[in-house]
Amino acid sequence: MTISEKIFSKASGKTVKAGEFVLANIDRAMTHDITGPLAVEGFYEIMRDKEEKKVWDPSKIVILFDHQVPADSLNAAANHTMLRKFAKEQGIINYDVYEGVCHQVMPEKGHVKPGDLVVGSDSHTCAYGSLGAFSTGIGSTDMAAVFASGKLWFKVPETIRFEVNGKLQKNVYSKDVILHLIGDVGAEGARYQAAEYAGSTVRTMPISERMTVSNMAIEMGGKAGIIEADEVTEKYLQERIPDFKLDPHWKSDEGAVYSEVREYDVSKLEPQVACPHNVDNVKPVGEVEGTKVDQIFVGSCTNGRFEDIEVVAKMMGDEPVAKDVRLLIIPASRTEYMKVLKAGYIEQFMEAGAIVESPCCGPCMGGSFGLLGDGEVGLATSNRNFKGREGSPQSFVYLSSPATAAASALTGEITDPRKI
Ligand SMILES: CC(C)[C@H](C(=O)O)[C@@H](O)C(=O)O
Ligand code: SF4
Repeated sequence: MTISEKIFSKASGKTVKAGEFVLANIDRAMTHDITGPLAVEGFYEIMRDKEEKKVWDPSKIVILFDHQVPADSLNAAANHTMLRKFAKEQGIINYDVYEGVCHQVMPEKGHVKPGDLVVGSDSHTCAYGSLGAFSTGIGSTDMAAVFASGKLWFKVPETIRFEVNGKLQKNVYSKDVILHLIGDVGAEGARYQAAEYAGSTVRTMPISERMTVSNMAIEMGGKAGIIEADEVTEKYLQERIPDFKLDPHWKSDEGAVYSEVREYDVSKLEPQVACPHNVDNVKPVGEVEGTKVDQIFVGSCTNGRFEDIEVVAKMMGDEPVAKDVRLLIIPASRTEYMKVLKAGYIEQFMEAGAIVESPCCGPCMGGSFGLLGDGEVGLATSNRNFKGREGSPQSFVYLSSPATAAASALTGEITDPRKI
């Protein structure tokens, strides 16, 4: 069996294979300030004839505010107020505007573990596959059903296995690997499949880098992006979940059936850049070098962790941000922000002329601040570059690793970080 088949077998109480339909018990459900209000409305709609309008298990639901924080409009403020009230009435954990981006906060606070079936009303919920969970994005109305019943139906997905081997060159990171994979299979290459990432390159990645890889499974159409838990995962989780022990059951068996196994040698991989206006429009950095940029955004659930920001700080040293470039740095959570602060990097960035904001999604989805204007070019460490994603539909977004972003912040144009 694949790890996904094992997780759905546990969640449905019977042995199931890819292609079967199951009604599965949910281990954890996450919602946020954009999709939460509709889920709450849907929940009350489902419960309209019930006298007691209680969610199935408040201890298994997490509500976070991250997309529009602190409230940047009256509409956002109303959404926050409504969700705070719901969380309080139901006894649900509610991380408020200061805590950070959902996909960073969920694993960081110990809400996810290997073998879990996790749903979130956000497409990048696949990020928690980095800890060996089956974790996937669902819509608000599905979330309403989960609030009410704790169950949801699924088709057990087939699995496409990515075997990634080879030692990455200096200044080449997991972001370059996942961009390369997405460019190779295309935006629909893993549609409704669980992407399973394996091989020596993945095994040697710390959790922060694994999260980047799992996070972007959805950009190839994947239902999940799973990395089997190992000692690295165990160490990360032991710091967050009391008495956590690694269970060897949660991995794909030898002889498990895959829809496809794809092999990659990344030892010579160049830094990669996704070009406007699709995530699978991926080119080696050499092909876009010299493209002038107006704004560089380092952050998001994809690459807003301490390790990502540290790469930028170290690469920039005492150098200032290039003239006419806005460098926006947004740590993905309060915890990550504190690490950046204690390391002295915030002072360094402020001296360099960068802008450092408190944890949130920022301009990632174009729904809050830091937007691009007509004709402007943005380089971001986030995960999407669709037309208008970071502001004006007449702007252009490129995606890269934090190292490429840092090199480009120094020169004002897209730059190969291996040259810095
Ligand atoms: C707001 C939310 C529905 C959306 C998602 O599901 O991914 C957002 O987080 C994004 O990254 O585009
Ligand atoms: S940081 Fe970006 S990708 Fe992640 S949840 Fe927020 S808007 Fe979505």
